[in-house]
Amino acid sequence: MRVHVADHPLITHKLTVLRDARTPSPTFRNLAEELVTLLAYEATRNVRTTPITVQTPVAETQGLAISDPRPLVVPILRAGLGMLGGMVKLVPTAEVGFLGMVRDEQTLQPAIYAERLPDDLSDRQCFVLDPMLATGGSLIAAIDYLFARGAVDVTAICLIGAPEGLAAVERATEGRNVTIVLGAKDERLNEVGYIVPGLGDAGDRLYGTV
Ligand SMILES: O=P(O)(O)OC[C@H]1O[C@H](OP(=O)(O)OP(=O)(O)O)[C@H](O)[C@@H]1O
Ligand SMILES: O=c1cc[nH]c(=O)[nH]1
Ligand SMILES: [Mg+2]
Repeated sequence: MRVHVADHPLITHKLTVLRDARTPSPTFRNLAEELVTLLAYEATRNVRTTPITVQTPVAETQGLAISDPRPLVVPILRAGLGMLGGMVKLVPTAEVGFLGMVRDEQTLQPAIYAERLPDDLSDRQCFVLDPMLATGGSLIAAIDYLFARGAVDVTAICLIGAPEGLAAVERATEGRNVTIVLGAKDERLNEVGYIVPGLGDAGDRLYGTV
């Protein structure tokens, strides 16, 4: 598993405002989208491309086009939906599929409650969007689901990750082509499975349901 933790002052600045408990939902939503666009730049570093030739007004030149099958972007509902706009801004031709997941706040076990994905993901590059990687249970279940459908390569973009969750994803995905791109790697999980310092419940903060 490859892990990339962003190291850029603009990303840290935006994350700092996102973490601030006083930041209201509309600002939180804008920042989440902006952060994804910045992280997507790194996450798509290995997106598959095909050489093409184009004619400029001056000369013929070589360039690249994103290959078929197109990348599949999979936001994990609910909170991952807040990242979709920022991702498709950077990769507007991507296909989008959805996975609805919720973690039981007592047992911390994830459950899938909705799914709208292509049946066959053979040979697809998938980009999973979820702001929080806490115990890693939700991301492991999402990755398992995509590989079971034939995906060959999964990159997850998360705004904040906990070391415990990263280690769990690494153990569970050994031998698979998995990359995680994080805005920040935080200190730890607390006794109820929240990331410390984190930003609280991302879904509640995005959608004002606190
Ligand atoms: O790494 P884990 O311990 O599995 O926790 C992370 C999950 O928890 C949050 O979703 P939540 O279950 O709160 O659903 P929501 O997006 O609807 O709020 C978050 O968006 C992740 O999907
Ligand atoms: O800190 C956390 C952990 C799980 N889910 C969240 O939204 N935040
Ligand atoms: Mg939530």
